Amino acid sequence: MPTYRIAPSILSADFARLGEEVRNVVAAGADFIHFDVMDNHYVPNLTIGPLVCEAIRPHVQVPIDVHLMVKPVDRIIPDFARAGANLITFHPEASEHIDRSLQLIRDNGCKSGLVFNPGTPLHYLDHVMDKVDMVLIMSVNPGFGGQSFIPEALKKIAEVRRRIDESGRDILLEVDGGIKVENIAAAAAAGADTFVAGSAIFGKPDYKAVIDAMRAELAKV
Ligand SMILES: O=C(CO)[C@H](O)[C@H](O)COP(=O)(O)O
Repeated sequence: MPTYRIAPSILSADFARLGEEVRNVVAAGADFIHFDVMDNHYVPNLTIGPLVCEAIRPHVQVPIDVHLMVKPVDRIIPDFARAGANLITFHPEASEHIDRSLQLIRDNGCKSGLVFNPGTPLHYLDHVMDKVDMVLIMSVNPGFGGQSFIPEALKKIAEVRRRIDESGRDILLEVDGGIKVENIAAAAAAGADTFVAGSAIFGKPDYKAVIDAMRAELAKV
């Protein structure tokens, strides 16, 4: 069985109690904290920046997985690295120079990755597989939590799994958007190994019950 990771998205957490929320979700079994950065430019919503990443950093030992939904990309990367991010992903069409942005993330001591919206073609992976530690497939259009999973994403996950296996490299394949207990197994069967879930976890009173139920579904794949 692959190593599966659950990455709760704090987009759906109670921001008035964020420290407690991230501690609780890690105690409930989260492997990563997924940190959604939206700029009201690349996506039509505005969320959180390096200051909040720095604030939650002492509360959790697990990696903080920063998903940049921002344009431009490069100038915010060092700030997130300093704020304690472990993994930084960005949307290739939001970067002027994809190879440079990936290298910049690594030069700042973080793992790097590319994110693909439902309508973004995978050719952006061509020629940069050796600079990618994660590929994130969006199964909703970015900008908001609580949307429904777009089934077409499964085909894309399968294609990325094929490319990762062909590369022979250790690259995480994350899926984000509308992931729930009911569909996590389908995403895993398609080839995903890392699962972002916001509303499915933070929207429920018992985080551990949801994460345990997700792991039980993954164990059947
Ligand atoms: O990146 C995102 C939206 O742009 C969120 O991470 C994602 O949508 C998670 O929320 P949910 O699990 O509620 O769909």
